[in-house]
Amino acid sequence: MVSIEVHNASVDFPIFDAKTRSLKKAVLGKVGGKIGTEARVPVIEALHDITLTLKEGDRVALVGHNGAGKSTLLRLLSGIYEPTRGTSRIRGKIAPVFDLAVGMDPEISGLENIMIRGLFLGMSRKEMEKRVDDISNFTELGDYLHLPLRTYSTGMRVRLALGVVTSIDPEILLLDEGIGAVDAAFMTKARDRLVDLVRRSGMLVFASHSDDLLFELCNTAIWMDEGQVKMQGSLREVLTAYKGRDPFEHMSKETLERLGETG
Ligand SMILES: Nc1ncnc2c1ncn2[C@@H]1O[C@H](COP(=O)(O)OP(=O)(O)OP(=O)(O)O)[C@@H](O)[C@H]1O
Repeated sequence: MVSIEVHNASVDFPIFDAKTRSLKKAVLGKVGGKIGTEARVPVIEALHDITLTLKEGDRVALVGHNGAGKSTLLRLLSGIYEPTRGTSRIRGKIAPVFDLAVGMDPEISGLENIMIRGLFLGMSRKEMEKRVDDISNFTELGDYLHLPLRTYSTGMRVRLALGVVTSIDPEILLLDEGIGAVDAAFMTKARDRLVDLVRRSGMLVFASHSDDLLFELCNTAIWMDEGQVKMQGSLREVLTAYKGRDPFEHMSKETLERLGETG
């Protein structure tokens, strides 16, 4: 059974090379975590006292301003960061998709990168061998797949990475933005695969500023603000509070039904 339990967890980043005095003087803007200057070393409190229980079937959107703590929370949920205080317990195999470029080697071919990236995301070599043709077709990169990755444009790299990511079978899928850097036509194609991927995965937590993708993939949401959970509830409730208007308001009845919203 897949689950994540986080109890009173905080994550601090000590900044060893910062000048405490100038930080004290700094006027903090609306974005970013809290900077504590009481200790000898200034500390950015990226997450503060988070308590969360996520279970099988949850499809959670993480929203919040820049620097609110979304990426840090995803890294805590993945086990990459240990809480500085509090606890987090993860049950299930995690597929962290934070940066599409991670696990890619510029010097080897696209095809070889498909294998490497799949292994990195927890698949076996055999499983990847079965999927490689399907992924190659999806990317529409043709002969480019035999050339080193360094010869690819940014969008071509994203196509390759998205092809691999959407072919895996994760228990817990943690997605962090960055998947919007492809042209619109390709995104439409990728969207169907993303929806399928999320359907196959036991749990999804997705940090994004793109409403469209959140509508498509998530049903509940967490609003992060200054490292804390400001609100947790249905996607519609939370997005309405966060944006100050109901983003589902002007959608057609058909769209609302497709998205599982009753209107
Ligand atoms: N490795 C790090 N070292 C120091 N501070 C960090 C580090 N990672 C994150 N922070 C700080 O923690 C806070 C939360 O950052 P985080 O990246 O989690 O925000 P976010 O909500 O994902 O933002 P965005 O929407 O801009 O991606 C910010 O104040 C940031 O400066």
